[in-house]
Amino acid sequence: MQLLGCSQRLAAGVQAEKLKGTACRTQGRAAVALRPRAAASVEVSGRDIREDAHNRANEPGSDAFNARYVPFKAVEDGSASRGSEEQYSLDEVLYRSNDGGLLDVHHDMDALRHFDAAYWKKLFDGRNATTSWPYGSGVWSKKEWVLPEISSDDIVSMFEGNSNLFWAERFGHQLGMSDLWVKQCGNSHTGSFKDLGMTVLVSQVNRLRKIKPDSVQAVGCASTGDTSAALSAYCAAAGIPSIVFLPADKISLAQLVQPIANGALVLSIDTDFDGCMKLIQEVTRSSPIYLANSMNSLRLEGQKTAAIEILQQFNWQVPDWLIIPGGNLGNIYAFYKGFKMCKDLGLVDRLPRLVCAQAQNANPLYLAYKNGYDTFAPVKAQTTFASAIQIGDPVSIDRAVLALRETDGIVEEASEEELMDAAARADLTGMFNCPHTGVALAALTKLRERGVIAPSDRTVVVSTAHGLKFAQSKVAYHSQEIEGIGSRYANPPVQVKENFGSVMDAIRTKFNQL
Ligand SMILES: Cc1ncc(COP(=O)(O)O)c(C=O)c1O
Ligand SMILES: N[C@@H](CCOP(=O)(O)O)C(=O)O
Repeated sequence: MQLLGCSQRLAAGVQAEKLKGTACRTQGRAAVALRPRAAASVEVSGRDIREDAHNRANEPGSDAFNARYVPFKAVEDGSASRGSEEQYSLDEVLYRSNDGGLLDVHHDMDALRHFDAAYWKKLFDGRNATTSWPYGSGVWSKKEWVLPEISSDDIVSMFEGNSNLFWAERFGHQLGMSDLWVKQCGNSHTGSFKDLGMTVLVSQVNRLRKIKPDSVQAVGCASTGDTSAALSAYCAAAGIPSIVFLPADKISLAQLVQPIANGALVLSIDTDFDGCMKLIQEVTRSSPIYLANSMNSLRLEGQKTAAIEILQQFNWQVPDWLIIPGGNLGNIYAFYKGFKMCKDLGLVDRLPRLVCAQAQNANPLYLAYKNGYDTFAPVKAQTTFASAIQIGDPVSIDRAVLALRETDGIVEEASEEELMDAAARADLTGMFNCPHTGVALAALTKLRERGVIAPSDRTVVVSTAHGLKFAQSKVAYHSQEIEGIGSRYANPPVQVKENFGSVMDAIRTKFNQL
């Protein structure tokens, strides 16, 4: 069978020749030559930004930028900013502090403060969505605030970030709101916000494998489907082996095929996410397999850039509210950290109030919030359509509580019916939401109904994954085949016979004025 027409074959042939030529020309060159050619460099105050940063870094009183691991506890009690006694280089392989608590990446804020807010805004804005390596990435455009010491040559990036922030005008009006926005973190390379953190973690692994060749032989994670997709894609891009621990039969088909396609070792384990999380911690403690979950604080350095990006997109105006679905609870802390850095460095003057939205079937943070965070008890997470947040024992509980306390935050929950209805209702205004975004939209609806969020409050809902990853549950909703759920907003397809009358009948039934 002839698949290509003559002109197409000609074009394909020319293209193949061009590629062959490129391959020959690049043979034998240093690896760095294979990086994309940088576009014209961005200028700040009429000077090249590299030169500008270099000159400023060498001005009297300034220090080189650097970041260290410190115990998270030192962030909680404020001692990190005074210089924590316990601190480690980011080139060490470790995930917990001496006392077994979480770690945090602490930046040398005095060095960053050497540059004023106007400088940082102009630098970040100037790099926005360019093609210069690696600054065209929404994450690496903030490199000095992320991993300041990594060489650009070690960075593994797919120019992630720079995701759309759009005005949800029609859905907002339905809720009596004039300033509702959706940040599309799921419109990304692997279809979720995890790309933001994974580019940072895999870049650091790439560096470690060069400077300490035996330290990391593979990278592994436990996952409900999105971390695994991002890990396997970034590892494949860098030629690093990856291993993913998935709870058997608890993730969507689209999520399952992602690590398979990217060549990861996919382990389907007969447990839930919390069980997988325990296992991966055990494995990474006792082998040169590096842990890629958000327990590893490197991940949050990338994820925090979404908060900075939102401020940038609003021309450095702070929204009143930010609503985000929570599972393992790294992301809410990452957003807090991004906003907080902007405030501490004078780019903005306040923080938004954060809302963490949980599925009622996996709601340990909500239960803790209800008792004033006096006690926290893990739960056995039940099945939820928001399968990526079916997590009962979140690793970052302490980080989330800090973020919520510091922002006068709220935790809300959504039942299965509420989350599916909210996603479907918003879809009818042009979105295509995943169930986790449905949880956030349901929380928004409740907070509006109770008058907590006011009509003119600027509110951002973080959409965390692409709806296409969850087509199965959306089809089930619209087919009205989910037991116990009314599918109020279902729009099932109509079967019609192949004749004019039947087609017109179907159209008239739907739009009775025609
Ligand atoms: C699509 C999606 N939304 C939300 C979350 C929650 O993020 P976090 O675990 O950082 O709370 C996850 C992962 O847990 C996710 O995959
Ligand atoms: N939803 C996550 C759960 C694990 O979260 P992590 O951010 O700690 O890696 C997933 O997709 O695996």
